[in-house]
Amino acid sequence: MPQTLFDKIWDAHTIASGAGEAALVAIDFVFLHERTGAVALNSLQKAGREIRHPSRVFCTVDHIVSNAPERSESDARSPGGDVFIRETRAAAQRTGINFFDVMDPRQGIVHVIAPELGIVQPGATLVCPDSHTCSLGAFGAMAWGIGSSEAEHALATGTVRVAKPKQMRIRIEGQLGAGVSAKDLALHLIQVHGADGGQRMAIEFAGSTIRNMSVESRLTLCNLAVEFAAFTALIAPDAVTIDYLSGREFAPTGHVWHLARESWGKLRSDADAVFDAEIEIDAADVPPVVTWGTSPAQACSVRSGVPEIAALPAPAQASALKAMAYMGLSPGTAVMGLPVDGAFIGSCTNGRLEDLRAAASILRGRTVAPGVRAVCVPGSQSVRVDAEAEGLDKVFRDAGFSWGAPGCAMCFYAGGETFAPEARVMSSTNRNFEGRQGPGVRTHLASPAMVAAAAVSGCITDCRDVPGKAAT
Ligand SMILES: CC(C)[C@H](C(=O)O)[C@@H](O)C(=O)O
Ligand code: SF4
Repeated sequence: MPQTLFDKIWDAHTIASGAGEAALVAIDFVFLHERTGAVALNSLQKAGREIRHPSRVFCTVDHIVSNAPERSESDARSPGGDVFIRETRAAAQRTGINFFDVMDPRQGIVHVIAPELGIVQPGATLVCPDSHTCSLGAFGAMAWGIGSSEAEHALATGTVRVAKPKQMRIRIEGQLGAGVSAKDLALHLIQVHGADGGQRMAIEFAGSTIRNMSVESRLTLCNLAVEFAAFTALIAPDAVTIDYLSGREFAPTGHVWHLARESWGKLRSDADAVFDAEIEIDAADVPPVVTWGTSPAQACSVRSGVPEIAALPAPAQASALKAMAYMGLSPGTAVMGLPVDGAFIGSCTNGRLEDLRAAASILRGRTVAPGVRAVCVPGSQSVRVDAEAEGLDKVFRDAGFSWGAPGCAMCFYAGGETFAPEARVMSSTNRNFEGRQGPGVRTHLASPAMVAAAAVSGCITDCRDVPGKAAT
């Protein structure tokens, strides 16, 4: 019987399954961070249980660590957050898991460093108590977010109990237009099909647009799968994936690398595999997108605006009105020209080198508009070092951006640093619900190019109207 890529990875890892029940699935890698990972590690210790395979467990410090450039090893963004950092460090040392501490050159946001270090691999299973673990499916892995108590189970047993999800294929064909990125594609998908459009399914992204995408863009696309209510996303591995992994610290080496490469190259859905649902998108139809509301689905082309209430389906009207009130917007308002107070570039969605380059090309030779607070936080130490080697930090700083130390930073409010209440912020992140970036902060999700264009214009602007300049 023809199988999907997901079926193949599922079957290879299923230890036991009963009809209609959750299966017991073997887990190759567990990733933790100091916010939810610390909870799992502490609880495991209290129960007197050991980690079954410490060498296959990885942990970073990203969520509440300070993003101040001169931070020291336990500085947190939120009052009391240092306790999580210290406890995580102590638990990592006690258990002997792989730990990327605050000052480690490998530190960064979990979903940024798992690829950089070659920890996520095609055909593997990887879980992490963090919802954006779906990003890592970009490598053809079965990677998904779990809760802290499931993480405890995974640590103790090397398995998790999970029901097999249904499957969807989203085919995207053709070339994205100039100034249009994987972020726009993801927001467009969610806008058109709704924030629940993924229906808890495992989604395979396929088609020529995907095959022509860099690994970094694939990660951005898969990152937003959870905002589409998918179980996870995945992309069949190809030469782009394999080239990216070659030589990375935890990728296989020598003879094993050659064997792995050969098997990864064959890992794909069979031509006649059947999916429970299919969506097709023409890449040429995707505009630069910006959200106007408090759900990623409340989005529009930058050339359009906040909808008229009567134009919305009845069930969506009340939430749209509530979102408009929070965002300080009225029906029918154009998004272009809305004055912004803040700009944030970073996060596991768009905090990689490609994202920083896209923003820098717009910032080069320009300055942030008066009154706009602009912040860039690279997603990892490695992104920071590479960006600095190219002089991107200088481009950001010269333009008037602050340049922070790697971590989740202002992607989510941890209780400390934030923008002012009611500040309108263009953000390269993935969530825009009320208070996500701080009490009263009005988040507009968009691509790094769109955030940079707004920062220098002082208002939401079509990034295609602010021509980029390449490095000289
Ligand atoms: C804190 C963590 C559990 C959370 C998540 O699961 O996604 C965070 O990363 C987020 O983006 O909201
Ligand atoms: S960068 Fe944001 S979305 Fe990503 S893991 Fe951190 S808090 Fe979650």
